[in-house]
Amino acid sequence: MTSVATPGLENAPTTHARLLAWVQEMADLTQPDQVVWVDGTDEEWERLTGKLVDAGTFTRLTAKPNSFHCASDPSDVARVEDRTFICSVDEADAGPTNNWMDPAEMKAVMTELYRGCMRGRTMYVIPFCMGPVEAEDPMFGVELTDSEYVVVSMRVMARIGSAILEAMGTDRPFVPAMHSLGAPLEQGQNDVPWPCSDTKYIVHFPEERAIWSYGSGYGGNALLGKKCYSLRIASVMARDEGWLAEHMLILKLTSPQQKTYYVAAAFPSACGKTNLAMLEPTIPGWKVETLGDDIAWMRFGDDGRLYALNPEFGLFGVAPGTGWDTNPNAMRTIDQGNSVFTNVALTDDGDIWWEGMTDEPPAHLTDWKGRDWTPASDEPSSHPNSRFCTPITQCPILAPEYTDPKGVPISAILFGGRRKTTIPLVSEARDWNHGVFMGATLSSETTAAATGAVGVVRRDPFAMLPFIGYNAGDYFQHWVETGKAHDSTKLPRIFYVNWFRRDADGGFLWPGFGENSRVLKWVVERLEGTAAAVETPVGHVPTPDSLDVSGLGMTREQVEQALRVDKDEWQAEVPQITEWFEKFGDKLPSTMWDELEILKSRLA
Ligand SMILES: Nc1nc2c(ncn2[C@@H]2O[C@H](COP(=O)(O)OP(=O)(O)OP(=O)(O)O)[C@@H](O)[C@H]2O)c(=O)[nH]1
Ligand SMILES: O=C([O-])CC(=O)C(=O)O
Ligand SMILES: [Mn+2]
Repeated sequence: MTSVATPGLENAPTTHARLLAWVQEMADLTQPDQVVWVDGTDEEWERLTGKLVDAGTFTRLTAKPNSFHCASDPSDVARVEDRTFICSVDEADAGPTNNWMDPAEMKAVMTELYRGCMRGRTMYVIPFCMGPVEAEDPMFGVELTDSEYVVVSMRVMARIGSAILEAMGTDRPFVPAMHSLGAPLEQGQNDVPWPCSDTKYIVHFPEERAIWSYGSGYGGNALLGKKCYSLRIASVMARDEGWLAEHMLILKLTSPQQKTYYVAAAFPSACGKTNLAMLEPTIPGWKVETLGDDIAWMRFGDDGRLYALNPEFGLFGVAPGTGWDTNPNAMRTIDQGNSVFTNVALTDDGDIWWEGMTDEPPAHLTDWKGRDWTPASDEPSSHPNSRFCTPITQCPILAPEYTDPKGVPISAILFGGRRKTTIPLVSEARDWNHGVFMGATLSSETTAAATGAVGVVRRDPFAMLPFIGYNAGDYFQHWVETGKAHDSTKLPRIFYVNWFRRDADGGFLWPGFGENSRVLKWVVERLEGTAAAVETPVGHVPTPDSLDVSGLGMTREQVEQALRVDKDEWQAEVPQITEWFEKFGDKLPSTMWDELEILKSRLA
């Protein structure tokens, strides 16, 4: 193919040969009007946000500095799991939980979609690094996109721009991450505020460590450093190199005795990671600081302990339910500005609002679809998966260790889901393999973070169902091996939590949010060997007296209900777990069947 002289390609600010060749190839294929190398400066931010305002995509907020309201097309508001593919060479490597297509076949299909798909638009080249660029082995990526929204959001969510390109030198490896909205503009054609395509593909080539995304501008589908790189591709790297890439928050907990502990927690999308990561303890003397709210990369240190690092640079948080009562630190973070709010409501005085931000809704709003809204309206003002995108460095309780490339040593890992029944408020695994069993059988109700039905209970192993970039059976095995390969006295202890259990009237049994500090306290006291527990068929559960519920106003019966292990409810889980495990055939580690047998015999 002869190269068209696309403006922006001749004088590229790099001599990285593989990068230049790839950008050229993709520009030839997609035919943008120009190529722009993203430098990450304030001037660039001004220019691009200005362009988005002119396009009607953004509305500049008057009530918050340097912040924007954004409305997306109502068809493009969440991750599309049914359009997400792991295109490994061998189908078996994608496993029974991923969509698969032969990589050559997928490339043929997508190449035709990409052909000319950036006509009338600009191709932006975004050099990025997940985690500190000062790391020994910086984790580079380059995203090509025709979306200004993606460029602006990537600047918040990852370390991007000239400094990264420079650090990539002439030959450092990087993950190529190709993205297009799939909405070319013909000559004279007017643009729409949120271009996207009805055809969507979110595709990963694990052997090549490459990402191809088409048709969506929404966060998890389009900000390719996040779920696509840092979980799906990174989980493959982690399997090959002996580390862990997980859907986990990271927090630092300081006890009244000034002892510090680092905790990681895996909850499915829209199940409480951001809230727990920024929690304001309600119990005196305890302090929480934030390290990460969504993704943890964990490697063993020379001292045999597991160290966790947050590869991200921003927070892409669920807006509804975030308020001064529930997550004041998130409110303080966004109040500083420099943020993008997508699919929330706009107030008459140039601010944003969503359900749960304040007790009293404003008398009038413009809803996320641009319609007049009052408290009498039938629909919520904001989409349930509306998001705030804000710099993590603005978080007032960000732990100073956040920038340390070595990460922090994890003492406890929590798994959690959204279950109305069955799962007690907290239980502790007997040992590592039992903890892996808890992770492998984790279940949760589906949420609005992905398209499809909401509220359906499904297995979501390690909160990674949509994010494991290879065979989930091999992934369980990787966790088992990780435990075997390391000193068991230094491994994190594993716990399973559920903030979402309901009483007979449908109300939450546990107040949640800041009160979850009481559960963190019990976890620490378990680590220190001071908290009592009863051994149940599903692990060690607090005695009602060992959980600090002082001043909560819960009756003893309510506490017991929150902690209850009901044998009938668990008996009903057994066939579901069996059916789940059978999916994996001989890929399922035999230890998982052993753990299921232990559960069965303890329930008998
Ligand atoms: N009842 C109750 N709701 C909670 C609690 N923690 C979080 N939530 C609500 O659950 C929803 C999701 O919480 P987030 O903290 O944003 O969830 P997340 O895991 O970070 O979600 P993603 O960013 O999609 O991965 C919000 O509406 C919260 O208000 C809790 O302890 N109890
Ligand atoms: O990835 C996204 O779009 C948002 C998110 O955090 C999730 O869905 O888990
Ligand atoms: Mn979150």
